[in-house]
Amino acid sequence: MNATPAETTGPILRTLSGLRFSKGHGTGNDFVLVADPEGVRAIGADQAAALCDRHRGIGADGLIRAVPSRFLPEGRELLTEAPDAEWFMDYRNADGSLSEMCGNGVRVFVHFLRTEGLIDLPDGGSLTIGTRGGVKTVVRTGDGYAVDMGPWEFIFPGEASAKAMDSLVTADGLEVARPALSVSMGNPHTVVALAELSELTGTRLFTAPKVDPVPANGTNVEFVVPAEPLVHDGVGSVTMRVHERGVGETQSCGTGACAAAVAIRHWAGAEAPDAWRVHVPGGVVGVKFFAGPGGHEHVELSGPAVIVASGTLS
Ligand SMILES: N[C@@H](CCC[C@H](N)C(=O)O)C(=O)O
Repeated sequence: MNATPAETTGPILRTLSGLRFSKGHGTGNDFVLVADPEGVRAIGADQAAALCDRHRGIGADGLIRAVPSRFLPEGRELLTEAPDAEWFMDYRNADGSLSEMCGNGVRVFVHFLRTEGLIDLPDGGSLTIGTRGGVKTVVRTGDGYAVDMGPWEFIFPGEASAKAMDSLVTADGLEVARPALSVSMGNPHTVVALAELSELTGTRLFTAPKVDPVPANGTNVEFVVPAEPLVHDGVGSVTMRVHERGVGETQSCGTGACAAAVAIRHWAGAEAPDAWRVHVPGGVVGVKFFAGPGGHEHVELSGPAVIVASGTLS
């Protein structure tokens, strides 16, 4: 889903000639990454969409610019609260739109900072970074990264607590509208429960699902099937596909996995565990709930991060 008309992609990419980039992914959710340590390489919506174009550009679900927080107004604002948040993840979706947060992106961003030699983060070490969704703390684990994504919230709180569902979603391949729950992880999500894996594979996500009511700034839509049994060895399990706002169907969505765990735990009630495994087309990510500062429940997202290539835009 690229907003840039095909004929303009080439001229737009020429404005970025000489740009050094890397390509990376977290469970198949892929990104073009650009390091901008001097804060001189702002990338606009059209340029991001051209870079992310899968046929005429490099191709990715999103663009991440790594820039010191002090060079962005939203970064400078965060520095007053978290002076150690030196690096800012400037994230755009494949269509060029800004999003508050990208969970897989945060892991790949920190891995990119390491591979570029911009930070030193030993195994077990932690790093504070800035995002449009606030300050996040990332820990390097043996096999990837774990991110404190902060607190979650219901988007329509009154409806959710009264009925457990707050909206209806229709999608190609589903015969009737399905009830859903909208959850904010800094960015908006609407989680739709399906009964069986055959329904999940039969859902077609070439076109955006219709959500009613839709959250104010649009939404990412997750279709989820809880495992049977739901909990094994104290860990809940769920299979998910996602249609991302500003992108289309992706192989994985970290904030979406967190929202899916929030919704399923809410539906499952008091017995539901705090640790979850979320299976997505591109792999598996972990989600955990824990008591964060100020008595707020926080969500931790964990999973791998990979850099696959680096190059220069010709
Ligand atoms: N893939 C991301 C989410 C990216 C942003 C999303 N499309 C939005 O517009 O909110 C993730 O891993 O969280």
